[in-house]
Amino acid sequence: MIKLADVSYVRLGTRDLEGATHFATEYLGLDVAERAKGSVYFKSDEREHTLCYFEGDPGDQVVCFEVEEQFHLDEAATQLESLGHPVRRGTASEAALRKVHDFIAFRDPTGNPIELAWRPGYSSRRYHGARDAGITGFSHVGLCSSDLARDEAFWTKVTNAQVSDRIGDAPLLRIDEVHHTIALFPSAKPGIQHINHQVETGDDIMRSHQFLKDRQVRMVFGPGRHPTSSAKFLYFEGPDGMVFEYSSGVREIADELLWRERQYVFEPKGFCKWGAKPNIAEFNK
Ligand SMILES: CC(C)c1ccc(C(=O)O)c(O)c1O
Ligand SMILES: [Fe+2]
Repeated sequence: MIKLADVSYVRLGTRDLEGATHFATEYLGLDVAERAKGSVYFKSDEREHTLCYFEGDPGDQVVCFEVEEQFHLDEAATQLESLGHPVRRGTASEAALRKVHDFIAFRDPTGNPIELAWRPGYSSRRYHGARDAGITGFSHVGLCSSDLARDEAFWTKVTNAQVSDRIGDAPLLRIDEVHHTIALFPSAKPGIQHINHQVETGDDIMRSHQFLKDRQVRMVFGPGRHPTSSAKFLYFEGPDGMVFEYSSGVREIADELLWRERQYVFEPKGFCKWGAKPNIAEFNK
């Protein structure tokens, strides 16, 4: 079993690095950690970086999870290969580009590019966003799934992920006490469906709603409140159609033995207890 310790970073290709950088700093509220040739790294918490935009195909979207020990990478590679997922070991220069000591890369059953990294860099420099969005850190990803049951089985049998709740057949998966770190989302094609940053308060959500709306950023869902994690939320569209979520007040599952996963409907009321309606393509099929 592969023990995922945390979600580490996402890497997103873009044809407009300057535009993506402007959005990430001035709108989303991230902090430029480093500008390199063809890529920009962003901080959202105590880590060296949690998002990297690089010049490339916007369809190139990678999510990385941290593992605790280097030998976990070898064990994971053996297990994944035996299950028919080809694994590639990162080179030293690729690891340096990701600011990690070592990593492997593979695809999940839907075809989402996944990396597992050992010793991602932490920074002595405090995160402070260019815009005060109240961000406390990068927290979870929504991952597209072309077969929810198959992908739930993959994440829960091959890794330590466990189902916290389900919306329809879409599971919210936790790898630690945080309600979820991976949200599987039904979709015909692979990709990252959304990228979540936690913000300090509900006021931060409402302030950002006004700020982004005033600047014609496309709102996708909310402000609202998830019945599942009980977090207040706002989803909006960033560069290349990527959806970003702010949420505040995500539930923690302190005592796993007392937790039983709950079933919600795959309808707006299963996603929001305030009555907000999502403007997300997959909902309207
Ligand atoms: C996959 C979606 C839209 C979703 C559903 C529920 C929560 C939550 O309970 O916090 C999310 O964060 C989501 O992104
Ligand atoms: Fe989310």
